[in-house]
Amino acid sequence: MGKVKGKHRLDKFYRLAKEHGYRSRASWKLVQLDSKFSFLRSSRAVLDLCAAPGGWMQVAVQRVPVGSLVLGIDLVPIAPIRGAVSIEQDITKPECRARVKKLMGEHGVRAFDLVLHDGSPNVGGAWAQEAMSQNALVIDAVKLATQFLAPKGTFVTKVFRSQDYNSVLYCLKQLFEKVEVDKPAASRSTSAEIFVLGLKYKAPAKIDPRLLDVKHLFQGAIEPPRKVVDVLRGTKQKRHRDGYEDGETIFRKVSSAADFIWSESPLEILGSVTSISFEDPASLPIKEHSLTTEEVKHLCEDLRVLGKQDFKHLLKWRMQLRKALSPTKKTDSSSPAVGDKEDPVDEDDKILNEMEELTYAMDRKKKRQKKLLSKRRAKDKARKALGVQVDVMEDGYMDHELFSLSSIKGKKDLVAVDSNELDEENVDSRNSDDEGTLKESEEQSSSDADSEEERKRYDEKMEEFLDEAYERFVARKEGSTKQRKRAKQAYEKDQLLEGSENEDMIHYDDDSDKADGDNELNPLMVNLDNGEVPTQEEITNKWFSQDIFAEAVEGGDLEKYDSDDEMQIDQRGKELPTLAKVKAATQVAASDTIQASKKRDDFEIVPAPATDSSEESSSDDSEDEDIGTKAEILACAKKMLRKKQREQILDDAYNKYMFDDEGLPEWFVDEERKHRQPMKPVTKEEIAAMKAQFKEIDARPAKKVAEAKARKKRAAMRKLDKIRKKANSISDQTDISDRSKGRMIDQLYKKAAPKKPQREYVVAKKGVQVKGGKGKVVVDRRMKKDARSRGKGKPGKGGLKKGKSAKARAGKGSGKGSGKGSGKGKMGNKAKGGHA
Ligand SMILES: C[S@@+](CC[C@H](N)C(=O)[O-])C[C@H]1O[C@@H](n2cnc3c(N)ncnc32)[C@H](O)[C@@H]1O
Repeated sequence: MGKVKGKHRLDKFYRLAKEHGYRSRASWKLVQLDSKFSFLRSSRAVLDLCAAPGGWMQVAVQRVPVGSLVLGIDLVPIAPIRGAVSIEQDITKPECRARVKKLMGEHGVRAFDLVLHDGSPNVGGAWAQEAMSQNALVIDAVKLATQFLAPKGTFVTKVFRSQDYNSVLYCLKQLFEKVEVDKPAASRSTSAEIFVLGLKYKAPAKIDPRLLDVKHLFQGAIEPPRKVVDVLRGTKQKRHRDGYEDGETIFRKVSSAADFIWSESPLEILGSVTSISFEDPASLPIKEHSLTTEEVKHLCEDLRVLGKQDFKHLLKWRMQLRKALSPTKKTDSSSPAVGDKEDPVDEDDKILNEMEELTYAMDRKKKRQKKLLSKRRAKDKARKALGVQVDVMEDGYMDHELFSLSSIKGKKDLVAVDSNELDEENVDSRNSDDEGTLKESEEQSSSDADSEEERKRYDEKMEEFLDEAYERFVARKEGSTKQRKRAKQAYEKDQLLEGSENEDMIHYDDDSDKADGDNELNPLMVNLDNGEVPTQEEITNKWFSQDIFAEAVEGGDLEKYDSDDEMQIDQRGKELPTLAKVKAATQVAASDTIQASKKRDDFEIVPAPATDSSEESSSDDSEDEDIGTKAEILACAKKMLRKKQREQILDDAYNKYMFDDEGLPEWFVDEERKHRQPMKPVTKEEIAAMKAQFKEIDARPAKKVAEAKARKKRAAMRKLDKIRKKANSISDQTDISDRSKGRMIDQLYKKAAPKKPQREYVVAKKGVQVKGGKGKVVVDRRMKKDARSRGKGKPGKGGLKKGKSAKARAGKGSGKGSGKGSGKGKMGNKAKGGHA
């Protein structure tokens, strides 16, 4: 790398290049271009024009397939690079072409898949002159490319954004199927360079020589009518890092600085010219003015690549200059622009202020929305990582009112819901909180993508919530013993407090009515009580008038219930609820209905989310029960894994309880039930141990699991990286053939691949429990013998197999003589070999 001074030393890419051992910071430009367009990995022959000191060659060697040719050419010598060839040549000269051809023959290359060009002519002088010779050099590179590039090949070149830029583009578009323009991040924004890629070379049989003739190509054509671009308010004005847009012409249109400063329509000038010049005499005082900084001059050079901020900067500069120069200008009669208007400076101020306000408000709004969204995402992520279920009721994801029919007070609301008015109102009210300098429609469109995503998420949450709510509803409908008990307690309590509560309820109703202030009834709600509270008897009768009871009575089911007995026991010793109890339960249910009808004028069919602690405790209880049963089953199953215990359990299962005897005397059944319960095959301790195991599993935080997984992944990546490096170093070696390189790399990757668990075959022995385990396969003796006899029956097989079966026979013999155990053990091993 040459000498680097001043601020360039602090440059990120300069430092990165040093760190990675690249010879120039330009290497990063190729790295970034290749990352975007991936042209190196498929190139088996690369020609790098103007390659010194060799940064691009280094990158190419790293990224092309092993054994590819990378040939670098430059006016100055290039220090040798492993895996690349370099020559000293002028790419504009015909000798260069001959040298390249010769080298291609030596390396057995018929054409290059990729031609790179990062040339900068070593000419000093005016910028325009430099830009022109740069682009002329590009055309020389294109010429070479047309001679050496394979069909469908790629050409990458550096171009200066100047008046010839579009001519270069035009030329490349004739030769390539697709032309892409890019300015990689490593290319300084202050630099006029830009990179153009010609993709899929058309390889035409004949090329019009004028296309590659610089004089002809750069001489220009007829200027088409220019359109005025609204640089501030029209379409989004971005910095054109990709160069001029399609359809923009190469022609320059220059306005004098004086015209721009004193014009009544500065925006029109900015939108219609390509540069502002200071060369004419009227502009000289402007050029020399202290307000005209180097930056301003630089901006004025090429307006087509400026962004909104740059235009704002120019407008500010114009305004300040007008202020500074206006007394002199006013006296100047040759300027028609100033005197006409009463206060043009004020007018500009207004435009600028308005513009500023607009931009700030827009930025603020965008930032706020982004922040909100990222906050929500972070929260979701954290919850997911901790394994906590996302509570849709939080964070405003869920509006409680949304599912409440009572929020619809009247027909008006219903109509509003129907026509989505409610939604719009919500949006409007939310929007009205935000600063209102911008029109809502504009904001809406800018954040469309975000809101779309949000809506999707909202829908998903809603779905989840509805599923949960439905499950809760089903659980509640089915009811548990505990719930019934609670209902009974509530009923008893209610009986006691009936009188006083009734009064309270009436007050409550009054209040709510007042609060609503709307006597119109919700059209979705039907008042079932007609203003009258039904009596207990009425409700009981209503309940028993349901079809299901009629059927039961018809089928004689209700005869089972004896009103005199406190408790009935069925033939299997199970408790039967008495009719009195059924009625009591029904009354409890009925009292619940009364409660509901008392508490409200109307009732909602939509179940309210379970939030009270009693309900939570009930779900906890049922969960406990579940865990208890699960623990018992698993403890039992664990025991059954052992043969002896399994047989014991199975034997124990044949007992008197399995016969379901009929006609036993009542006292006997009662005694049996009280004093003779079937014994469980597992002890309390075993169940407790299983429960403890569950708890331990539950306590394991999801985060830890995720961390462990990430650790594993990181380790695998590190391993892969190491192998990749090793493979690279193998491929860099010049003294090994490509084939053996390939084999070595293959072996490297094979070694690194996760190993399959090895199988071990174990012979099952009669009456002896064989310990299975990870990777162990239990085979039976018959199978082993069959395998061995199959081996015997094939005499032509390899000696190794023969030897093995002989050994197996020997093992059997010795087993007979010297002890059963050892003989069998050996056989087991042989079977393993034979099987494998
Ligand atoms: C910016 S440097 C190239 C840097 C290179 N891509 C790298 O990554 O190291 C431009 C090179 O173009 C070379 N050059 C300029 N005109 C040339 C020509 N006519 N023939 C060959 N090389 C030329 C210069 O000698 C200079 O080394």
